[in-house]
Amino acid sequence: MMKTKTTFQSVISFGEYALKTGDVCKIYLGPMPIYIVTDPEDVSTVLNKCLEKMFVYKFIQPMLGKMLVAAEVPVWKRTRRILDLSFKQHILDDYLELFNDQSSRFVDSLTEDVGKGEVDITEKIIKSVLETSCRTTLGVRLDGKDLVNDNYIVAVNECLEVLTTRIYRPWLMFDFIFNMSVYKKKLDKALETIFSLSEQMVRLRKSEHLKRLKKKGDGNVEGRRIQSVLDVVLENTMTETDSLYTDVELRNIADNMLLAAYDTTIYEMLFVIICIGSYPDVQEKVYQEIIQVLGEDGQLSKENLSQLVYLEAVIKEAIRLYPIGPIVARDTTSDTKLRNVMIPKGSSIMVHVWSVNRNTKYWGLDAEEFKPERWLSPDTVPNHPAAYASFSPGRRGCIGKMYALMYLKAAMIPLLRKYKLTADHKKVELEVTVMLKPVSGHFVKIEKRQ
Ligand code: HEM
Repeated sequence: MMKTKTTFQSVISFGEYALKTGDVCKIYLGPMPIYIVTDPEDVSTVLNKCLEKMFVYKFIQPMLGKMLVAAEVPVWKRTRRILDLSFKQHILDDYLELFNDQSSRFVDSLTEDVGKGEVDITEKIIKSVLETSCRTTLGVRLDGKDLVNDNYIVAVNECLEVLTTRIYRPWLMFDFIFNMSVYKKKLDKALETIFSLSEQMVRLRKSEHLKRLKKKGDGNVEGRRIQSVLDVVLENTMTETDSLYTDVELRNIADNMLLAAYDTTIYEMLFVIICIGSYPDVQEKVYQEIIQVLGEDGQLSKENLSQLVYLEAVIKEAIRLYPIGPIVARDTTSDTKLRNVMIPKGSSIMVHVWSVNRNTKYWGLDAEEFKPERWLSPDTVPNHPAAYASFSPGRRGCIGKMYALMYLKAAMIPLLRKYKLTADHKKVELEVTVMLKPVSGHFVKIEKRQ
């Protein structure tokens, strides 16, 4: 097992305790009781019936607004219906070329790290994933603009840290105390940086959308192009004279999409790399599969996507053991009957994703082990769909699951074809700042494959 940091350990211990008792358990956040759920049957009930997010999500509203991740149910339903249009398979298929291209460029960027011993590749992953996410979610090319060094990433991390601080220091949950604290100043400064990017991007997409509408009105037929999430939203909500959303709402949607796409993919990519580097036999099997399906230089396409069965198993297994959202949380708006207990209206429930994914009743006694082979037969994966909770298996679950799996496959192909990776998952420390992240990305050795 990877080494862990203190906050992480305390978060994980609730789930471990619930797993031991075999049922729902109750903890207290200050004076507030919170129910912890780890059985897939209960997970399914909670994530499909309790759609209202737990009250702590409101602390992210200054950054993400009230449109999607931290929205109340009626607004979320409307936004989600529109966003679902952006994740249709044909739109995702159009991203493949971009994913392949970005992945090759990522591999090229590693040249200077080859044969240098243990290196930290996090920053290079961040750059590559962020560039891709800006293109696919906002339709914007960064064209050399370096968001990593432009403090954008730092600003996002500061917002997430302030959110975590408010959860761990219950007195800061009260707005009147928080507003007087240094955290409020820190948050406001970070928000300025974040909004300046998304406002600029929304302005650009809107003006291009209006130009396209005008051209269409003039009878000019447009050629095929990659459609970003924001493009699809604009297409379905904005005419030359009318718009369903205000600029601030569009900015909120852009901020939700960008954060949900890049901050998850970056770290899951790092976890996949660490897992592959820690198990040489697994790495060799993935390499052989890539060569068998794609040869020495073939690229991922919608035709061969489903043939990389072992690579997909490796990615899913890494995401099972290291779910970027180790907890998702809901509030009940009516009494909610779980298998053995009635949760009263007005309660908070945490689905302990980390522990659901390690529930030995469903995953077997080797649940803690990294074993991609388990995904290769229906007999060795749980038959309950909510036993794999990394993407939040319910109505407010991840809209980008297929996107993420495609991207991670595309990223691993040129990387493993060119290089041999060595890592040690036991050396990696984890932390939870809302999301589960490695404290550092060191410990990856890159060598040229002979
Ligand atoms: C391996 C990578 C990913 C993992 C493990 C993951 C996991 C999750 C989880 C657990 C949630 C639920 C959060 C909650 O209930 O609080 C979620 C929501 C969401 N994810 Fe992902 N995600 C990943 C990648 C992506 C990508 C690449 C995109 C977009 C391109 C994306 C877009 C979203 C959106 C928009 C939501 C909010 C959905 C809603 O509120 O209806 N995710 N994701």
